[in-house]
Amino acid sequence: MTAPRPLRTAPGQPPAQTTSDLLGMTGREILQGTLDGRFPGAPILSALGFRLAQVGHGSVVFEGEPDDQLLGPAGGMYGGFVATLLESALSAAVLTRLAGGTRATSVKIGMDIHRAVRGDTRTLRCAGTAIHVGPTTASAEARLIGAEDGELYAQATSMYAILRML
Ligand SMILES: CC(C)(COP(=O)(O)OP(=O)(O)OC[C@H]1O[C@@H](n2cnc3c(N)ncnc32)[C@H](O)[C@@H]1OP(=O)(O)O)[C@@H](O)C(=O)NCCC(=O)NCCSC(=O)Cc1ccccc1
Repeated sequence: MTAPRPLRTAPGQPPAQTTSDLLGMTGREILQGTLDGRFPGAPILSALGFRLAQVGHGSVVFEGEPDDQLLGPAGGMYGGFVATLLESALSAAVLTRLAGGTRATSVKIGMDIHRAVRGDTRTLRCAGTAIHVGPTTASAEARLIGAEDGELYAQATSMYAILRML
């Protein structure tokens, strides 16, 4: 049997954790460890130019600047870029309320984009809030806003299935 490929570590980041390393930890411990620099952030977020800025009980904030390397053919960011940011905030907000050995997986996401994100858009803040976290399902809402002007770029709601991993 072929050995699994080792996880790659981004330059300047602490070593990547395997799923089993983190399995027993609460979601909030994982995210607080990321905020403190003990664990690396999710690679997808750093690829989009975003970082975790705040973690609370049922809430998170990501911040970053859109990278013009990600522009689409019409000179704006794809809706998928906005959706990825919102899904990150939605999922992380739910994760902050999960016990060790449980994880959430998105089963439904709805999103409205109210303002185009462009290559020269300044710092954006993506804030997620858990609305309901039960033993089998969860829901959350998130907003993408301009950090300086407070303009609403997009909003989303989501539904999760709670999975027991242990
Ligand atoms: C324009 C509208 C749809 C409607 O806005 P409304 O609610 O009626 O009006 P509101 O007054 O609130 O205006 C808000 C801001 O919009 C500006 N604005 C208004 N009208 C126009 C106009 N005609 N043209 C240009 N801009 C217009 C307006 O000046 C204001 O900005 P300001 O305050 O002046 O700085 C807005 O919600 C929007 O842009 N959403 C984002 C959509 C988006 O980015 N989708 C994802 C990317 S597409 C994709 O991925 C698919 C794809 C892939 C590959 C290839 C091709 C496609």
